[in-house]
Formats: sequence, structure tokens, C-alpha cells
Amino acid sequence: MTTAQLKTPIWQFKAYENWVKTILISELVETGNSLAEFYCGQGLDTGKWERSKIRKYYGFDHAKESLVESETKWLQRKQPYEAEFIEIDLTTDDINEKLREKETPQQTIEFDSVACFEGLQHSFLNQDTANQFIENASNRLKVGGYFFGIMPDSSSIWYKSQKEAATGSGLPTVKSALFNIDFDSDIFDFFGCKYHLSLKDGNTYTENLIHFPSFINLCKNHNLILVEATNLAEFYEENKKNYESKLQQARVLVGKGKIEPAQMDLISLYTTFIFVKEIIEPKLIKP
Ligand SMILES: C[S@@+](CC[C@H](N)C(=O)[O-])C[C@H]1O[C@@H](n2cnc3c(N)ncnc32)[C@H](O)[C@@H]1O
Repeated sequence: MTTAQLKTPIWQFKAYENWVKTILISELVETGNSLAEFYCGQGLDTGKWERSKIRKYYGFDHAKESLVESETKWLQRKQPYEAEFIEIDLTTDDINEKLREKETPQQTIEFDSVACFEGLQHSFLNQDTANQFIENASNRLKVGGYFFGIMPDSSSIWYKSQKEAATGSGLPTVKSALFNIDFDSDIFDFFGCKYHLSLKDGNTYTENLIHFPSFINLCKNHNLILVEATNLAEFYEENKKNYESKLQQARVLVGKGKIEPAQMDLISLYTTFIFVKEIIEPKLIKP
């Protein structure tokens, strides 16, 4: 990695995101845990799972080649935990069907935590896909277990848009030193309000803007209760003291004790989320 590459906004964002992931994992995942990673991709976090000393890992992704890459990383690290790499479309398929074939009558599969670091927003194409995804997240999670990760912060993005002057139809374009955000729609719907994040270095990402209160309600329908959601910019203020050395290790460029404001503006487009699975109360039968 050259010094020039290290300084690009996207590399800096990824370094910062890595720092956040490391903290979330160290606070929520315990030695000996059974851990599911949704949208595991190519296993970029294999080292983090190894350091957290999990017992068993289940990586879920719909791309076979990503799962092969993820498994290769795990093999290269000499299989530091037991692992399964499972091909599934998390927005249309039922996780039970994939897991049943791996279970025995004596041993059913359950997770202490479900992590999802990139992709939750892609599940919100419509009500059915969002519902199937959250159902999958909750289904094999133990009571008291965490569903956690990182997603775009719709409140922050919405707020930034509302501060801009409206020009023509559609939601106002967000303009910042490192990026612009354009919206497809002129309303902020639960589903279907797409936006395009264009970085000044030429990369463009299309995401779904998730209405956060509706997301919380959907999770509640699946017995997942919000514990906290922290905008990634605030996350820095809350954790920089306790995790300063990890900030250096992640190679986040911090000048004069703080991250550049333009970089922070990009970081503030995302939020953490942590839900806990609650005890399912039996329904009271009225006399
Ligand atoms: C950006 S990668 C995530 C990488 C990894 N989680 C990380 O943080 O480094 C997104 C992954 O989501 C997977 N994906 C996208 N839609 C999916 C779906 N409906 N079901 C399962 N996997 C999906 C893609 O194949 C891709 O590997």
C-alpha cells in the first residue's frame, strides 16, 4: 500500500470502519461463541474473528466465488476456528432450510451473535426482502444474543439533504468536499428511496435509504430490540480514548488529535446498530 493510496478518502474510510468493527467485535463477541456473518463477502474480517477466539463461524453470502475466497483466507490462517461457508440469498431464502441439512437431532445450530457489516441496506428493496432478511437474522439467534453491524445513517443523510437548497424536483443534492449524494426520489419512503453516493475520486455507490423507525419496528416484529445505534462520527468521540492504540494500528490518519473534517463528513453517513434478541412472551389468552 503506497502512502498516496493510504490517503485516499475511501481507504481512510475503510481504515476507520475497520477500527469500528474491531471495537464492536471486542465488546459483543466472547471467547467460544458461535458467530454468523451475513454478507460475509471475501472474508475480510477473518483475522478479527480469529482474535475474538470464537468457536464456530458461519459465513453467509450469495456469491460462490466470495465464499471460496473467504474459505481460502480461513485455510491460510490454519483454520483458527470451526467454519461453514453457506451459499444463500438472504433476502429470498429461508436460513432454516440451509441449516437443517447440517444439523443432527442432538445438535441444532444457534448463534450467539449475527454480524452484518455491509449490505443490510441492500436487503431493503421491498417489504418482502427486508422481512426475509430480518427473519433470517433473528431465527437462529439465541435469546440475549446480538444482531449488530454498520449501515448508512438515514437520519444523517436526510438531515444533510434538508440543509441544501432545493433545485428542481427530487430531494436536494448533498454536496461535500469529498462526495455528493443524489436521490432518485422526491420522497423518503420506507422502501425504494435510492441514493447515489459519488466520491470525488470517481467511485459511485448506490444504496437504499432505510427509514430507521420502520427498521426498528420490523426488527421488533422478529423479537429484536434496539440496544443502541451510534453515528460513526459520534462513535469516534465516544471511543477514541479507550481504543486509541487500535486507531493507530488501523492506520487511520489522525492529524492534531482529530480526523480531518471533510473525512469526518463522509464517516458521518454511516451508523452502527446493535439489537438484542428478547425473550418471546407467550401470548395471554383472555378469559
Ligand atoms: C461489500 S460485500 C461485504 C463484505 C464484508 N461483509 C465486509 O464488510 O468486508 C457485500 C457482499 O454481500 C453479498 N450479497 C449481496 N446481496 C446478497 C444477498 N441478497 N444475499 C446474500 N449475499 C448477498 C455480495 O455477494 C457481497 O459479497
